[in-house]
Amino acid sequence: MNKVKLIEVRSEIAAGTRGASLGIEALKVASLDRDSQYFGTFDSVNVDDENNLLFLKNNYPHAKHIDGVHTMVRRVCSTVNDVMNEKRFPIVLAGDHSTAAGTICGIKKNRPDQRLGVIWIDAHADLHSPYTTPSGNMHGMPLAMVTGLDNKEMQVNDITEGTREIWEDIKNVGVKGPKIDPGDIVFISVRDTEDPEKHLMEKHGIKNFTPEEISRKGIKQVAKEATEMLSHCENIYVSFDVDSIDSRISKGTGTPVPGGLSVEEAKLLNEEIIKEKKVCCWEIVEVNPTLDTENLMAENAFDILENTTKSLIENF
Ligand SMILES: NC(=[NH2+])NCCC[C@H](N)C(=O)O
Ligand SMILES: [Mn+2]
Repeated sequence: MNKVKLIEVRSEIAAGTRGASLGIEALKVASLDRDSQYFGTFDSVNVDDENNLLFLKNNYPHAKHIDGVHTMVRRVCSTVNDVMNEKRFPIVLAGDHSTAAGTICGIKKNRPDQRLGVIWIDAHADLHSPYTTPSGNMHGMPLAMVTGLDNKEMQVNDITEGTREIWEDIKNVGVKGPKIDPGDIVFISVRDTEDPEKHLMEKHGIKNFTPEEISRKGIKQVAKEATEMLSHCENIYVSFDVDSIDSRISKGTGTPVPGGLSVEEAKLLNEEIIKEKKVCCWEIVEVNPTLDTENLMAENAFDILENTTKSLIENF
């Protein structure tokens, strides 16, 4: 099926734990254990990472390795744009979640005059900026990069001039300024946020389908409502962080959180959402096999990847 093209990004510099760069290899091992031909079926393109920076001193405490994150975001942006120019559907397999900023920049670069909505399936809101981050880990910041929200009214960190300059550059990758409107983000399964993120979610009326609402309404209804809420957008990007799955299962990820989706729910959710014709890109992130036993997270993530791709192709 040559319409799908995989984009592999082994970047892990923006996570707080080591090992997410091995997530793609873990997915491939899982595919072999399943006797699946998935990785032989689709073309793929590799995006170089900046993981060598991990062996050097970090100079940016409130935005760790922001220099490398900037480089990586630019590369992912350009690759996503290229793949869309080939009229292919990009499926991004990535390490830590900061890659998603590059993906969104790439979609927007490709379709600058069209409105882009985002369905963000995650335990976290990833809306921090260097001014508000509790950890300095930039995988908590991709949605601030693409909305341009510094959230200075909730500032807790004083950042250096060097950090500020690169942060401003990141906000202008692809096209100048914000790529998406914060009101065009729909969260699903977000359940671990800090006050600065809660502030932004309230201020901009960002919808979150909480675990409670999901179990009350059921997955199909949530998928339907999430896409309907973005009916005013021409394009939809879906970002699937495996920590949206409950921490009883998702041990092989850097920041597991209780109270999340079951594997079956995550599978059905992505299967349903990707039927929507406006979905123009899908991404899966944060598999970290070094934190796991028996490659369980990757086995489950691969099931979801394969099932989502199947649903996409059946509904092209
Ligand atoms: N993509 C993720 N796993 N993000 C986790 C972010 C956790 C926390 N909010 C932080 O900023 O450090
Ligand atoms: Mn995330």
